[in-house]
This record gives sequence, C-alpha cells and structure tokens, in this order.
Amino acid sequence: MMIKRIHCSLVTRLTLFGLLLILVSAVLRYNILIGFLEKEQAQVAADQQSTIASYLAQDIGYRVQERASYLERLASHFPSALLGDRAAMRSWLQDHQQLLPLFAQGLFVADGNGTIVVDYPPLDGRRALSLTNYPDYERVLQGATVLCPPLNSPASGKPIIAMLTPLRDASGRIVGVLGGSSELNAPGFLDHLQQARLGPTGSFLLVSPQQKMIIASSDEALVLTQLPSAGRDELMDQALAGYRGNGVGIAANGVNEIKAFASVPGTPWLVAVTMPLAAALPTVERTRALIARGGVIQGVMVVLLLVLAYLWFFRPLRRAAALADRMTRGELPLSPLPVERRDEVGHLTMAFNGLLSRLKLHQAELQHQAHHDVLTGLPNRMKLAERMEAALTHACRERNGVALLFLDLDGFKPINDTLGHKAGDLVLQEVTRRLHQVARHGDTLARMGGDEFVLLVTDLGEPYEHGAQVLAEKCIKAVSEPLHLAQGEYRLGVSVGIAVCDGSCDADSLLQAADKAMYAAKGNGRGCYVIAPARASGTGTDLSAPGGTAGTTRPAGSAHS
Ligand SMILES: Nc1nc2c(ncn2[C@@H]2O[C@H](COP(=O)(O)OP(=O)(O)OP(=O)(O)O)[C@@H](O)[C@H]2O)c(=O)[nH]1
Repeated sequence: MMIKRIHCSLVTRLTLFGLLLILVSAVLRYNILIGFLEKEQAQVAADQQSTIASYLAQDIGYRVQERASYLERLASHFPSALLGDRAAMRSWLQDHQQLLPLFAQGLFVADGNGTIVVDYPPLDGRRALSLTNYPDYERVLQGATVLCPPLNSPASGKPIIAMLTPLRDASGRIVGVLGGSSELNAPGFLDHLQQARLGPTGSFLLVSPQQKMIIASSDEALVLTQLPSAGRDELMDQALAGYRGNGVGIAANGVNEIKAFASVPGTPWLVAVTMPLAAALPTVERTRALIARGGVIQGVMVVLLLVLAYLWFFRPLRRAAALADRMTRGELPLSPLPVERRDEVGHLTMAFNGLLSRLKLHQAELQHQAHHDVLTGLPNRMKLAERMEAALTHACRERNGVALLFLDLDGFKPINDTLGHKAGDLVLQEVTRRLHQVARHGDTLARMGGDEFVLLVTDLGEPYEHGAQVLAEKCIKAVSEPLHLAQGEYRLGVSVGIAVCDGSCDADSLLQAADKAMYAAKGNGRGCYVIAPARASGTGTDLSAPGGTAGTTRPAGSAHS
C-alpha cells in the first residue's frame, strides 16, 4: 500500500520529472560544452605546439648553421702548406678546436682520396676511415658544405652527425676535406631537445624525412630509429610529404595526438612536437568532472526543493484529502472542506465543496422523493410510518392520545374513468388542498396510494374519539364540497375509518384498525366515518380485533356526487 502510494505520489513523479530534466540538460550541456571546449583547447594546444616546434626548428637550424659557417671559415683559413704535414695539421686542428669546440667529437682532415689522415682530439678508429662512403661526398668535392646523415659513430658507437667542407689550395683546387663531428646530445648542440619535456607525455622529435628516421628526441630510446611505416601515422605521413602546421590524428600507437611540424632552416630536417590529446586538454577533463559534480548537486537540490515544494504547496491538499477520507468513512459529517489558500489547490477545494453541496441537495431531493408522494407532495406510507412511531412515542411521554383517520374517496373511479387520468390527478390535488385546510398544525396528512389518504392526529385530550370525530366530520364536509373542473361541476365523498390510541399501541395495529373501520364506513353506505371498536391501552393491542364491525357510525352530510 505504502509502496503503491509512493509510486503514485505526485512528489515521486515530480522528482522523477525533475531528475529527467536535469539528466537531459546535463547531457546536452555536457555534449555541447565539452565538444566546444575540446575543439577550442585542441586548437590552442596545437597553436602552442606549433610555436614551440617553430622555435625549436629555428634554434636547431641556427646551431647547425653556426657549425657549418664555422667549418667553412676554418676551411678558408686552412694553410694548404700544412697538407703534407700531419703533425702540423693536428696542431692546427688542436688550436682551433680548443679555441671554439663547436664540434664535440672534434675536427678531422681527409686527403684528396677521402681518407681521414688526421683528427683532433684523436679518436680510435677515426683515422683511416674513408669518407667516400658518405652519400653526399661527391657534393663536397663539388665545393659544397655538407651535413651528413646522422649515424652511430663507427669510432665511439654513439649517435653522431658530421659536417664536411672542401679544403682548397692557393689556386682554389679542392685538395682535401675538413670535417667536424658531434654527438647529437653534445652540450650546446641537440642536448636541449633531448632534455626538454612537454608535460608528462608530450615529446619532441627531430626527423630526417629523407631517411624516415628520428635524429633526436626527448625520448632517448627513439634516437636513430625509423619512423612508423607509411599509413600508420597519417599526420606524420603528411609531414614527410611536406605538410607543415598542426593537426590532430591517431598516432602509430593508437593514441589520439596533437602534432605540430616545423622545418629546420638550412637542413632537410623537420621538428615534430607531439602530445596526446587527452593530456593537452586538462581543462576539458576538469570541466567534465565539474559538470558531473554539478549534475549530482543539482539533482540533490531539485529533489530537496521538490519535496519542500510538495510539502508546502500540497499541504492543504493533503489535509483536505484526509478530511474527505474521514467523511467517506463516516467519521465526520459531510461538510465543506477548509479553503486555506486561493491557489489551484484552493480552487480544487472550492470546486469539491460546490460538488459536495450539490450532492447534499441531490441527496435531500432523493430523500424527499423516497418519503413523499410525487403527485400531491404529501408524505407517503414510509414517511407516515416514521411519523406514527414518533407520534406514539410523543403520546406515551405526554400521556395524551393519537388518532388515525383512514380516508378513502367515494366515487373517484367514475371521475377518473370518464374525465381521464389527468383530471383525476387534479381532483386528488384539490382533495389534498382541502384536507390540508382541515388538518391542524402538527398533524400529518399522508397519501397511501390511489384515492386513499391518512390523517395522523396528535396531542388529543380525553376522550380521544371526540377530537377524531370532529376532524372526520370536517374532512367529509370539505371533500364533499363541489369540484369545479373544466368539464363541469362534480361531487365526491369520503369514507373515514378512525382508530385511536393512548400511545401504547403499535403503529401497524393502529393503521390496520383504521383501515378496517374505513371499510366498515364504506359498508355503512359511504360518506361517513366509523370508529374502530377497541381502544389501545398497551403495546401490541389489536385494535382490529373481532367485534369491531362498527363502533360509532355517523353519516356525515351528503356523500355522493
Ligand atoms: N388520476 C389518478 N387515478 C389514480 C391514481 N391512483 C389510483 N387511481 C385510480 O383511482 C381509482 C380508485 O378506485 P376505487 O377506489 O375503486 O374508486 P372509487 O370510485 O372511489 O370506489 P370506492 O373506493 O369503492 O368508493 C382507480 O380507478 C385507479 O386507477 C392516481 O395517482 N391518479
């Protein structure tokens, strides 16, 4: 019962409705706001990454260019006379290396055949190496300064990069090669790239598009490794094909990343700055949590507010319902419900009260119809029974008498049959009016059905028969007065049976006695009254006992029309 009540309750429905509203609005807000924030923040992060990539590329370009220029300047100052003298060349290299150690692994000189003949600082395995294996060696012989592809040093085994520039004699003929090599992570070269961090998960890559190789990276493990094969990292593929800028794409490891690319000036390289999308959007994550938290708080608030609103707004309704329940159970009499406020609930209560008053009116009408005759409006047999009980009780208490006059019209049927039922009805109403005039205040005139009436007379003094006789005579006289109907003048009579009692008889016996006496009056020639022979003196006295053919019989004026 309780569960059903909660299930059907307005507050349950309102609460569920409120929660649904919050849920829908939270989902909408979540999608719209998060979508917007993701887009905006990703763009901001991508732009920032582009700036960083561009700065790094410029910086790396500058460092490479600085070394290339230095190497070219050295080459231009190299005394060609030293070429045959290895000790002098080493001394020359030492002086310049110590003066400006831009190449961390030192400087070296190769002869016209491309074989390294001297280096400083001396490195095991470097001398006697042939440069002719380098892909761009031919370009050096044509006069270009070349940035060699990075490789693991055959001498030290560390990732290095070398630069080569031609050495010329006084006539400008290329007679050798001056080179410098540096470890990639040497201080002042690309060490800053390897040490830099972009958040806990971001990374920097220096990429050689030709070799599809990572030259340097903030993740040391990636240095000199190959890029993922084509098709596994769409953005990187685009960058290798020449795209510079930024974007969001799925990396080879399946993570959605923001990537920004910038070309390193003076080199074929490019710098890539990458960061997982989720890590780049901390505000979005916080906003997600905020919306979820806000939704929960809103939900709790709405439930509380709805419960409070229910308690406050519907309190009069609950009171009214409780009162109506008690009225229905019969614990309270039917009465208007209190109207506490002029709101919708008040309106509903007023409407209920209006309905209630109409119901009571209708009930009263039904009650009246159940106890009264429709044609004459007189009390019917049922109502007479009630009045008789009351009259007998009253007579008992007041020690006075009650008389019952049973009246049956004489000659009504011919009028009814000849003039019609409608005229008969008018006659019955006229007879009612006349008998009413005869009856005293407090007496009850009832219609028993057909042309039978009963007059219940109370508060009779001794001898009771006397008062009843007087009334019977008045009734006979009143009924016998001419009836002026549309069809002409007619006359009726009435036969009256009288039964009296001191209040100790029962109502049925009194009625039966009067009825019997009325038949006696009919037998006596109609238009007269007969008093029932026995007079009640105790409960259950049979007033219609044998021997009562006729008590007192008196013709009362003309009885026939
Ligand atoms: N118009 C009309 N007639 C009714 C009504 N109720 C009964 N009657 C008629 O009243 C008549 C009563 O018949 P009786 O009592 O024999 O009439 P009567 O001519 O007075 O005869 P006695 O009583 O023997 O003197 C019948 O014809 C019924 O049809 C009514 O409500 N309206």
